[in-house]
Amino acid sequence: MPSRLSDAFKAHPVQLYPKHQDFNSLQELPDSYKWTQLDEYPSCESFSSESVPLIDLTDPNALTLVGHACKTWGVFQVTNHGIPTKLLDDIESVSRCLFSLPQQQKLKAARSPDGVSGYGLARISSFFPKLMWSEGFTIVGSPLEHFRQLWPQEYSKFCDIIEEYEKEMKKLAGRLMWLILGSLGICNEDIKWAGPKGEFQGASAALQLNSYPACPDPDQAMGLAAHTDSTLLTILHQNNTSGLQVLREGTGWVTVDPVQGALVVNIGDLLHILSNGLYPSVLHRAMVNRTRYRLSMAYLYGPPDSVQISPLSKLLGPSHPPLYRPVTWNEYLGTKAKHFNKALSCVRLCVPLNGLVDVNDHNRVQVG
Ligand SMILES: C=C1C[C@]23C[C@@]1(O)CC[C@H]2[C@@]12CCC[C@@](C)(C(=O)O1)[C@H]2[C@@H]3C(=O)O
Ligand SMILES: O=C(O)CCC(=O)C(=O)O
Ligand SMILES: [Fe+2]
Repeated sequence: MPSRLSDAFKAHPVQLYPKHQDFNSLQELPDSYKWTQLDEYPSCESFSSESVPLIDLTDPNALTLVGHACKTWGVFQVTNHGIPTKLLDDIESVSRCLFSLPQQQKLKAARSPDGVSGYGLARISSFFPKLMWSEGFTIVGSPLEHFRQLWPQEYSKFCDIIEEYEKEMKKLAGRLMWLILGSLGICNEDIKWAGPKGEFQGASAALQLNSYPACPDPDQAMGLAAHTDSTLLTILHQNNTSGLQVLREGTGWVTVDPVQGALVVNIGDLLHILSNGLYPSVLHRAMVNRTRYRLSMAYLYGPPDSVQISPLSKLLGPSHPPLYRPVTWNEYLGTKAKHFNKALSCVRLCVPLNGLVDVNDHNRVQVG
């Protein structure tokens, strides 16, 4: 069993590089990028009353608001999060510089078929017959080796920004974890792997930079196909162009409009497991735009490599049996690499319907 995040895909190699030279040179959408059945669920207009909760983290009521957003949406936006505006601007500039490099330069930092870090198409591309209108760059730990290939002279200033961003995001992710766990009635003593100061020092993370060029036929194209993240939580910074959509039961796809300075936080599959299904890991996707270039930077946050995630014992009882078996992040990533959106059901336990289970407990999220 691989033990480090960077080894998670050793058993599931896939060759995933963009096959064309340059998105901008394409005046028409090639057939290989034309998705059918894009309107399986309706898309909800931005002016609809249904919008993802926006939470001010300095609000004295933040814990309750976060808990409600997690339970009802699995996603929310946060303001007053403490990440300096300059750092958000800087990470956006690094991404812009990276993706605007010539294709042959970017390929010098290509992700290897069994690797996690580097340039390429999103790993989930291998599950779809059509190509996605996007490029990605994944960073786990230091980007030094790859950035040296991309910018032989000026790599260090780009590395410094990534390091600073990772450091700040780690702090924010720890803070968000406690708000989310607190909303479930969980405290420091209940999570041993949070460490003595509850700072989640050993947490693992990946930084995913996504680039969505303007597209000649956005109604038939897909930026990033619908998926849930395999994380505990994900913190997303999007530039001022909309594209992220979340699936809301009974409503359809709801666009998460960018709010200046706000960050999007979504629950991932591992927090869904930890909460024993109370908090849903939201299905989301990225759409593309006819005239505007979109960028997003996702901080994918998970537990330390050696930790097994299982439903928190405080949330269990005779009428609430554990719904999932224990898994490490790497093991779960391997399952995702093999089974994609069926990964959660692969680690779900069969709960006997013997009267111990409260089948009328409508607060539980139905999954699988
Ligand atoms: C830690 C990770 C989560 C991720 C796979 C990865 O190794 C790094 C990239 C992540 C990402 C970003 C885009 C969507 C996604 C499904 C994908 O293909 O790569 C996620 C993966 C995930 O959350 O499962
Ligand atoms: O670009 C976006 O808005 C979504 C990105 C995303 O879902 C991811 O990187 O996991
Ligand atoms: Fe995602």
